Amino acid sequence: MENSNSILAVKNLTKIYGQEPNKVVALDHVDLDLAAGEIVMLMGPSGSGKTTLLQLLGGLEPPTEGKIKVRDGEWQEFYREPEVSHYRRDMIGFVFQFFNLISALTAEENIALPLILAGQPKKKITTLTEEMLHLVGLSERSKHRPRELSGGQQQRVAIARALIHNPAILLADEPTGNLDSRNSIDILELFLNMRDKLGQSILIVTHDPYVATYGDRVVLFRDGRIVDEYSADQIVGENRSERSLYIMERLQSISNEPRSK
Ligand SMILES: Nc1ncnc2c1ncn2[C@@H]1O[C@H](COP(=O)(O)OP(=O)(O)OP(=O)(O)O)[C@@H](O)[C@H]1O
Repeated sequence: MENSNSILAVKNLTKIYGQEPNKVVALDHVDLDLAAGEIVMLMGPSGSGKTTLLQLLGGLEPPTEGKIKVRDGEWQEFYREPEVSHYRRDMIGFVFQFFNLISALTAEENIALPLILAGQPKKKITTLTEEMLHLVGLSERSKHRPRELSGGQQQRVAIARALIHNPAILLADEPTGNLDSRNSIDILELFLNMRDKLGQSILIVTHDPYVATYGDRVVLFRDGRIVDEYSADQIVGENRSERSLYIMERLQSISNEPRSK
């Protein structure tokens, strides 16, 4: 449901790849809302449409049907240039499993890149880059190249780069999928920190029920549809381990239900 605190609203979003007889309905009339400062975890079996949703929200793929509204903007039925490029540049930050940093650039150059490409003044770039380096705890590593940083540090650089232009939404596809458990927790704490300090709204795709315990809400997908969702206070358990078991059981139960089509 749309409310005054909504940063993202999605209506009827549908993505069909290919044509009969090879047609794949990757996303099937999805409605979703994200409140400002909310962290939502997207989960579901492989092929259930989670990455497709992020690609549509990120303006990387055109929807077949449906519309998207971000911040106080108009409803958008992408894909039109130059609007979709402006939307991506202004509204969206993206974080990936494999960091996707530019290996020849230092941490600070990677972080500054979106502002450099947008032609922002040098002084503003320097100030904001220093602020972001500080926020992600990498001020001491500003001159290091990606290969001189640990996986967790590289992901911190990627998060700083994704947030430097103050996007409405941060989209993260398996952001801890390539990290050990200690680094995963550090990155999840960083997301919480970004939510608390910047009011950042974040959508995270994950297969890991423990990761999902860091969400304010967990949304379960199957066959391109949202089939269930739980707010953090509906997730039963005394601690993260118990809550992750609860999420795992819910996931298993939707995976085992007979297909509706
Ligand atoms: N470019 C494409 N062309 C054709 N089919 C595609 C394309 N991209 C995705 N699909 C199909 O759309 C469906 C949804 O894929 P998607 O990657 O969104 O699922 P997912 O839930 O993110 O899966 P996983 O958890 O394995 O990453 C799958 O059946 C997939 O094969």
